[in-house]
Amino acid sequence: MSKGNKSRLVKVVLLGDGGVGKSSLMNRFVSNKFDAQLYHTIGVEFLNKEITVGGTTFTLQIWDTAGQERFRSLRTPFYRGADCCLLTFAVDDPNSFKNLPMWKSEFLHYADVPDAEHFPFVVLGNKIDIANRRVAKDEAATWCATQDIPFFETSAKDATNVDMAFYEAVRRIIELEGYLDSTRRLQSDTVDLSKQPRRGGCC
Ligand SMILES: Nc1nc2c(ncn2[C@@H]2O[C@H](COP(=O)(O)OP(=O)(O)OP(=O)(O)O)[C@@H](O)[C@H]2O)c(=O)[nH]1
Repeated sequence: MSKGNKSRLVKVVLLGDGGVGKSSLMNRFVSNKFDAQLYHTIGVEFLNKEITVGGTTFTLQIWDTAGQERFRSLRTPFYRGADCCLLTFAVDDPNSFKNLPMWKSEFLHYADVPDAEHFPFVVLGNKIDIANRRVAKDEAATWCATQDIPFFETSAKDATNVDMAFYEAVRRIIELEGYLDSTRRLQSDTVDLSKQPRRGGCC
């Protein structure tokens, strides 16, 4: 995360199977628009949006990646430097849900983050406006709980929970920063007893 005078730039990467609605979620969040006839993304695209969380202004740089397998080598170089990753599936597509662990691993492998255990992810179960959903909310929520990842059911089509999910991404980034700060403070406060001058004893 880079710190500027006016706003802080944070990089958010959207991952998930082809067709789950990543581009649509980004367009809904950034431009408040929905297109029912979107083409598959080729490679990656990004858009910026400024938001304020906890009195701080953030510029979210949202990277929308191509979910289709054949674009893997085009998307993975863009994972580096990410501050948060949004793992996306569609509630009418069980395979896209089953693939979440694969997406998480792929991200961690190529992003090369310093602390994989605490890296902020958010899961989005998209297309909840569709009547015949095939992934139960409980099932997805349970997996997310085991991973300690916040979960939102969204619809890019009717805008349900889309803002909430992106704001949560920023909150998770802030949380991680606080955790890392306190860990660093703890480490610098730790006294190395082996290097302390000896006290007492005989002259
Ligand atoms: N009903 C419904 N359709 C959606 C929703 N979000 C996206 N779609 C539709 O699903 C299709 C795929 O959406 P995209 O946003 O292109 O999906 P993507 O994940 O970016 O796909 P790739 O670029 O192939 O990775 C499009 O026809 C969208 O209009 C949603 O919330 N509800």
